[in-house]
Amino acid sequence: MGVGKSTVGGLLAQRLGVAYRDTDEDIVAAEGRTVADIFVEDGEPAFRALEKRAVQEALTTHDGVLALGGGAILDAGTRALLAGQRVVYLSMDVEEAVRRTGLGAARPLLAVNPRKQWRELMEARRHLYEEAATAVVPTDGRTPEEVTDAVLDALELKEA
Ligand SMILES: Nc1ncnc2c1ncn2[C@@H]1O[C@H](COP(=O)(O)OP(=O)(O)O)[C@@H](O)[C@H]1O
Ligand SMILES: O=C(O)C1=C[C@@H](OP(=O)(O)O)[C@@H](O)[C@H](O)C1
Ligand SMILES: [Mg+2]
Repeated sequence: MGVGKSTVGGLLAQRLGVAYRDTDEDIVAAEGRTVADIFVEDGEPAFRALEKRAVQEALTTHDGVLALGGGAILDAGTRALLAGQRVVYLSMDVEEAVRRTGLGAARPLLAVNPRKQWRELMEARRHLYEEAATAVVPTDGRTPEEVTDAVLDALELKEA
């Protein structure tokens, strides 16, 4: 969460000359509610089910860069959908995470004690990110443009 998937995803798509989509945006558009409202009204399992559907839909109808939400990896069905795709894991340390996400309410899972919550989420998720990734790109101390360069390098892709 907050590592720059949406920001770098958009830049990467521009650099490659392909389309960009973000499953959080697809879910919000389809539901007509914010991510935070879906979490509060329906709960996290319901959000994960919507997210799995959004990933499946995007992988079948969209050809380009797709940014996922940070928790998508928790769903076994979503993980299965990612097998065979190029998957980039953008990493950062906790202090960088707190700087990037701030204390806003947009990310409900970090709303209370973000530093502790982020550490716990990463302990539960890190191995899943590492398993799914075909490339790992550290983002600490790098601008979004520099991260995008590093992703292009890691995937051995050339600009359009
Ligand atoms: N490399 C970076 N350096 C500094 N700030 C960044 C970087 N990448 C993204 N940000 C900022 O961090 C915040 C979270 O970025 P976002 O792309 O929404 O992350 P994610 O989609 O992974 O949650 C935004 O305010 C964004 O401008
Ligand atoms: O990590 C998570 O569980 C979440 C990450 C968010 O997306 P970003 O990773 O783009 O912030 C969003 O899907 C939701 O708030 C839950
Ligand atoms: Mg995002």
